[in-house]
Amino acid sequence: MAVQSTLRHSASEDILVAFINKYTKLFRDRLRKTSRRSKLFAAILLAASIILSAEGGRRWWNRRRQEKEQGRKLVRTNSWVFNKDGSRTIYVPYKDGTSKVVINRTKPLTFEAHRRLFLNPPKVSGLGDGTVPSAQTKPGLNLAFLHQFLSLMSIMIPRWTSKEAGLLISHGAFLMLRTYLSLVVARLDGEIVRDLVAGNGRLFLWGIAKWCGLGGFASYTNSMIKFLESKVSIAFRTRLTRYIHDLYLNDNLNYYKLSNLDGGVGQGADQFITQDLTLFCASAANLYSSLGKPFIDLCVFNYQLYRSLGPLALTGLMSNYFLTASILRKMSPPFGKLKAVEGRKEGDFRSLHARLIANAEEVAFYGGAEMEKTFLNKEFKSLKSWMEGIYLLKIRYNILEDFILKYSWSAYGYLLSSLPVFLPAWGGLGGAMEMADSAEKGGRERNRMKDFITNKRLMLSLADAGGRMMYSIKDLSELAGYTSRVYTLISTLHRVHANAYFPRPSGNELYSLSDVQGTIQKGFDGVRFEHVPIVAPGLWPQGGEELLESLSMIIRRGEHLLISGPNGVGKSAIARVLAGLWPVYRGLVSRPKSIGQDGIMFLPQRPYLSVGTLRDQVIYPDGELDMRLKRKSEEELKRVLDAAKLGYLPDREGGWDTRKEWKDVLSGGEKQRVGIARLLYHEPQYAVIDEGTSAVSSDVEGLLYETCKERGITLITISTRASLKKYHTFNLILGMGENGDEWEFERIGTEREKMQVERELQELRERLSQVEQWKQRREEIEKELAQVWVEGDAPLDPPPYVENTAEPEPEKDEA
Ligand SMILES: Nc1ncnc2c1ncn2[C@@H]1O[C@H](COP(=O)(O)OP(=O)(O)OP(=O)(O)O)[C@@H](O)[C@H]1O
Repeated sequence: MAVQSTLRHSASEDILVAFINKYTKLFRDRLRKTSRRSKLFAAILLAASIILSAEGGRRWWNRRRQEKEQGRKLVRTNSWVFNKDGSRTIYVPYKDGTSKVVINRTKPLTFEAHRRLFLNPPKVSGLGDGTVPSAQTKPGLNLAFLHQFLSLMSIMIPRWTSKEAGLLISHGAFLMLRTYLSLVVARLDGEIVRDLVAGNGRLFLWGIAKWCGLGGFASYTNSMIKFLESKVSIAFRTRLTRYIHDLYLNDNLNYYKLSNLDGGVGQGADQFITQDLTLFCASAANLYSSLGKPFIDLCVFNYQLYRSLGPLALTGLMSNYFLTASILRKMSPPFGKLKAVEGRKEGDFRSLHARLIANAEEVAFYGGAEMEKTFLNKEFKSLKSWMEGIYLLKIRYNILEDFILKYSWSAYGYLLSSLPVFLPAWGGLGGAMEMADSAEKGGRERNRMKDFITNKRLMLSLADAGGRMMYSIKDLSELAGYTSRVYTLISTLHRVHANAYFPRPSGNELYSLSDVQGTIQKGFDGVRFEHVPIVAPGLWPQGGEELLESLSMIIRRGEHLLISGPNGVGKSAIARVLAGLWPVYRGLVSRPKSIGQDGIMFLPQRPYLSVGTLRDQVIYPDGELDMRLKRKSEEELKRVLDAAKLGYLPDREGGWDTRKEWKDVLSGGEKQRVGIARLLYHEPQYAVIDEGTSAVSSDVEGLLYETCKERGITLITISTRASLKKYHTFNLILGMGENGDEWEFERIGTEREKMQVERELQELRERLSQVEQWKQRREEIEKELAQVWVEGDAPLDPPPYVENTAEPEPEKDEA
């Protein structure tokens, strides 16, 4: 043996040497024959390519190093880079270094192309006339589901060359491989049993060895299928989440309008984006293996069984499927609808909890735990009883499903496997072999055994595939529920984004979203309202409520405006219309183009503090990178904080990079002053301050106003404090007239205003003198009352509350 192997070794070496010699000789011959000019040219070419590739390599290396450094810096500051085409580059920590990830923003053109799918579904899908929320269609296995699912698919797999398509193809390839392996395993199983029965030890052992090898490969295939399924699910989720985020958070303020104006998805999109989307993607990725794989299995195994068991068995199998499918479909509860409602109820319960967390301090001050618990328990009870109902429906369905798929199918399988034995003429290949083998008794029995084992295994796999196919009816209806939820969210977002509100056949309600006829002009150096009704909008399709019939005024640079009036009259509403949160139903609104620097900035009534560092609070909505791009430094931020009387904050909180839950850390007045600091950092040309200093002491308030004015910011203040008048040029007073729906716009400090103030003072004095008269009268009444408390003829003690005013008691005097 050893001699043989040495011989084999030296022979292979000789072949290798001969091969090398042959080609070296060929090369030398060619070189000898080549002209000197060609040699020179080739040498130059070689040198140039070496130099160029070295230079290329050097540049590539430098670029990588720079990228790594930049990435590390950006990862440290938790920031990102905006590219010219609207995409973003972020650097994420990866192993020892950083990894560059480019996030492409969804293009406006893509949204426009998709609008047709989400807002004008084909009539045949039964999803309404395009303006009605799709949620009105009951989720289930129907054409609407098909349309919804395919529409979402066009987002999840945008191109055939995309990563998701690649993942699906490899997933499919592994699924087919597993089907093929199942076939091989079935055949091998039969062979092993045959060899065992025949007592052929060598073949039997060889069969076992093949079995183990196949097992290893099959395990790898199974794990890859699971892995690829998770990859498909996360890839779908990434695509959909990015798409929804791009549609949800953009300049059109869709995140505000979605719940405040449209209301198509209830109180908010959080449950839709976080939970329903995840379930949808997992379910869609699973569908591919739970429906695609059994389908392939069914085709392949049916064909195999047809070959070995004949046409009768196949007809039997097919009719069995159709019968089972129709029974299960008939008996199946509407899982899609049930799941959709469950999702909504889960969302309501969750949002109540989120609400409690957000308002924990207020609830604690009121001691409202019991009340909150009642609300939460009520919501949970509703969710619980719904889910119990689903479980009850499911158990009935599961009993039926289990019995049909597991037991009646296997009995049927035995019957079909026996066809070649008892009815050889109808039994396909198996039957033919049965007839051919009939001459040799022992061989026939062994082959019968082998065929039976193979067919039984095929039948088991077939039953498994068929079972999974039937189970997936339930999965499919659950998927229909999730699909409907995600589709509803995206179509509502498209409607908000495209402002696609059209008059309804029942008529157009006044001040509904389809009745918006006003214009908003951006790019005006000032703030102007021309015949604009201020309307609190109702949720689509309801009409809004008119707060002011028609407002007209103009404010130019340097003219400061105070908007005053009683509570709830519509002061903040004017700011909402100006900011574009609420529609301009009629007339014209003009305002500066941009929000923030060189434009207009709004400080809302409730101060908002973002997540992030102390620096992020002052520069919000800028990020640190924007601040660096604007060439602003921490010293400047410190000056801004000093001006807002918050200079102590960085020291107290431990520096600019401190991260805290700022809404809990800062006091009410401090929160408002952070708002003023933001204003001073951004230095806009116009600022709308809605009760922005109501919690600040009046001396600091004055200073803040003066600082803002010194920086050249034109102020529009919304406040009920008359003391703020002195910092403003004009006053818009709301809530005038008998019904409180009239307004006045006047210059502060005019003769007319002085007279008005005098008149008010006079009125006050008159009222004060009346108060004196009332006091006297009250004393008289109380004296009289003290005398009235008699029982029979004897006077009684006066009640305790007149004790102080009553005259000294006679008994005491006598004593
Ligand atoms: N998102 C909303 N949707 C519908 N109506 C609203 C909405 N927000 C406020 N309103 C209504 O609009 C009216 C005006 O509210 P607004 O906030 O403008 O009052 P305000 O004058 O600023 O009061 P305050 O001085 O208390 O801040 C109120 O009657 C209120 O109920």
